Amino acid sequence: MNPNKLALVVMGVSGCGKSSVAQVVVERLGGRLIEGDEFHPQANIAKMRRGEALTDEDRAAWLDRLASELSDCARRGELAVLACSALKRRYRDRLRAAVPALGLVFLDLPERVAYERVALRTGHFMPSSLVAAQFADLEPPVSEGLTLTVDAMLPVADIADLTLRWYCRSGGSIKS
Ligand SMILES: Nc1ncnc2c1ncn2[C@@H]1O[C@H](COP(=O)(O)OP(=O)(O)OP(=O)(O)O)[C@@H](O)[C@H]1O
Ligand SMILES: O=C(O)[C@H](O)[C@@H](O)[C@H](O)[C@H](O)CO
Repeated sequence: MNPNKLALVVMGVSGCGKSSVAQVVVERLGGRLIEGDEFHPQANIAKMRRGEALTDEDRAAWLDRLASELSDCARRGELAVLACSALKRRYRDRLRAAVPALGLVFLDLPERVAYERVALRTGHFMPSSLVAAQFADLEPPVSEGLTLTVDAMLPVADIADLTLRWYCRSGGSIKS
């Protein structure tokens, strides 16, 4: 395993751009894109679709699955870029426990804009009525190591640029 290869989590509330940013980061850095939403148990998806917010209990098995995906990548020496809300400190601690080093990219977005983005998005299970609950649960990653906070109103390409520069400074490496 390459111990200098950090795993990354692109985190924040629904609509902040996690999937969009993580995809561009993987295109530019290489590694494996892990789309957190694909690992939710069906019961969680059904619950969100009904407009009910997930609880700590609902998220526990999901976080275990994501932690296992991260550790599989780390074992293979492969960079993992995970798009995951990771709203609370204890959720991030669960993910951190799975790998030797985990960088957090926190996409910081005002609630009004998150609401608008989710309301405008089509073909997704997440209703805009749940955005307020996302902000109620959000514990921004202050005083946590290896964290980059980015203004999520910037264009996706600019957020990816900032992420790549920070990743290199933090000991990662760009694919050749
Ligand atoms: N930086 C950005 N500027 C403008 N629009 C953006 C930006 N990032 C994402 N969007 C748009 O906002 C919507 C939500 O983006 P995306 O699905 O990437 O967010 P997400 O955080 O992964 O959301 P969720 O957690 O609900 O899946 C999409 O319509 C996307 O095109
Ligand atoms: O922790 C959570 O409440 C969930 O992960 C949500 O964030 C959704 O999965 C996502 O935002 C919708 O795509």
